[in-house]
Order: sequence, then C-alpha cells, then structure tokens
Amino acid sequence: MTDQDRHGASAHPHDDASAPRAEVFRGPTEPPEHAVAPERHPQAPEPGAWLGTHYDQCFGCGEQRPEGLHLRVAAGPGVSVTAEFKVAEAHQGAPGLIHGGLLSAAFDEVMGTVSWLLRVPAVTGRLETDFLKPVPVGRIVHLRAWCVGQAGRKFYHRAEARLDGPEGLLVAKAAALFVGVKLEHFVTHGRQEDVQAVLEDPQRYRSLRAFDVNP
Ligand SMILES: CCCCCCCCCC(=O)SCCNC(=O)CCNC(=O)[C@H](O)C(C)(C)COP(=O)(O)OP(=O)(O)OC[C@H]1O[C@@H](n2cnc3c(N)ncnc32)[C@H](O)[C@@H]1OP(=O)(O)O
Repeated sequence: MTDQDRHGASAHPHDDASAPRAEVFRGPTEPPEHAVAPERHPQAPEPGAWLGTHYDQCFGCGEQRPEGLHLRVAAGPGVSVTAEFKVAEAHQGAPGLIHGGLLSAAFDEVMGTVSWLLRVPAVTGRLETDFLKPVPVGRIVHLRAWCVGQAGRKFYHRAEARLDGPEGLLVAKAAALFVGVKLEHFVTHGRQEDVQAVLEDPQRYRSLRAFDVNP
C-alpha cells in the first residue's frame, strides 16, 4: 500500500495534489487486510464492571469537571465497553440540542476507554462521526464501543449512540483509529503542573490502574 493510499490523499476531487502532506487527512479508519483480531487482556475487568474515571479532570469522565459529560463506562463482552451520559444544558449547540462536537467527544472518550480492556495506552489519531438524528437536552445517551482490529500500534474502533435505552433509536455512529503510545507520551506532552499533580497524588495515580505506571 502506498503512502497515498494509506493517507487517502487526492481521494476527493477537490483535493489539491500539491498541498503539503500535513494538510491531507491521514487515511481511513478501516482495518488493513493484515489487521488481526484484538485480544482482551487476561486481567481486563469482567463484563459489567464499572471502569470509573481515568482522570478526575477529564472532560469525558472526570468527576471534577462540572460541565463535563460524566460518562459512566462499563466493561462489555470481548473488547467492548458500554456507557451512558445525560445531555446537560452546558452541552447545547442549537437550542435544546446537543452540540455535535460534544457527541464526538463522547465517542472519543468511550472508544478511548476500550484501551482499558487491551491494556495498551492509546490516543486518538483519527475520529469520524455520522450524525443520524438530533439529540435533545435532558436525554440519556447510551453508547457502545468496540475494537474491530489491530495492526501493530494501530487500533481500529467503532461506536454507536442510542436513545431510549441501549437497544433504542440509533442517533449517531463513529469510527476511529487509535495509536498505542508509551505512558511517557502523557508525561512528556502534558502541562507539567498537571502531570506533577497526578504523579504526586496517590488517588489520581491509582486512577491509571489499568497500566503499569512507572514513567
Ligand atoms: C493513561 C491513558 C489516558 C487515555 C486518555 C484517553 C482520552 C480519550 C482519547 C483522546 O482524546 S486522546 C487525545 C487526542 N489525540 C491526541 O492528542 C493525539 C495527537 N497525536 C499524536 O500524539 C501522534 O500523532 C500519534 C501518537 C497519534 C502518532 O505519532 P507517533 O510518532 O507515535 O506515530 P506515527 O506518526 O509514526 O504513526 C504510527 C502509525 O499510525 C499511523 N497514524 C498516526 N496518526 C494517524 C492518523 N491520524 N490517521 C491515520 N494513520 C495515522 C501512522 O501512519 C503510522 O502507521 P504505520 O505504522 O503503518 O506507518
């Protein structure tokens, strides 16, 4: 596969082939042919177990972010998780409707949490969302995310969002590519005062429970 294939360059008729590489989307979220099935880590939490927050300041799951999504995520079967959150006033885009970017953030968070079952720290490389139906304020959004393949450091995830219960109306779906990183990624790139606060606070330190934290 060529670099152009991988990054999807010039796939769109309006793409400028002479544009700098960095301005071109970096490729599909489809697992390549050589991808393998993801393996649930033997010590991953049992299906049904609440996974809790990974960081109390996280917009997606943090308990200390009043305006955040407060996602509650549980391990599912295989390499999957389920979650839910209530659409709050602070999540509006149009009057009474969720902001699309925040629904994407919810997908990012829930797919990021799939890493807990793989026990590989990973960050989002690419995230795609299909918005199928409007989502009103005050409703509970039910999310499900799962891994469909792994190719080296690359993990291919899928997710869906429903109203009226976990099997209810499909309102959005997402696909993402996550890239496995070393824990040094967070120590090196995060604002140092926040990184130090996490490293010095045993409670927050424990919240990195799924990984061998020894940066
Ligand atoms: C303790 C755990 C906490 C977890 C928190 C989860 C929170 C929710 C998830 C998030 O929101 S994470 C925050 C949003 N994401 C980021 O901030 C990531 C920013 N980007 C980066 O740091 C780097 O670009 C990245 C680590 C993703 C990759 O850089 P690297 O230098 O490590 O790898 P490289 O660029 O060589 O890419 C590795 C492979 O991934 C591929 N790749 C990387 N980014 C890609 C992309 N965007 N699209 C397609 N492919 C991509 C790349 O082509 C290559 O494929 P090959 O191995 O086949 O050559």
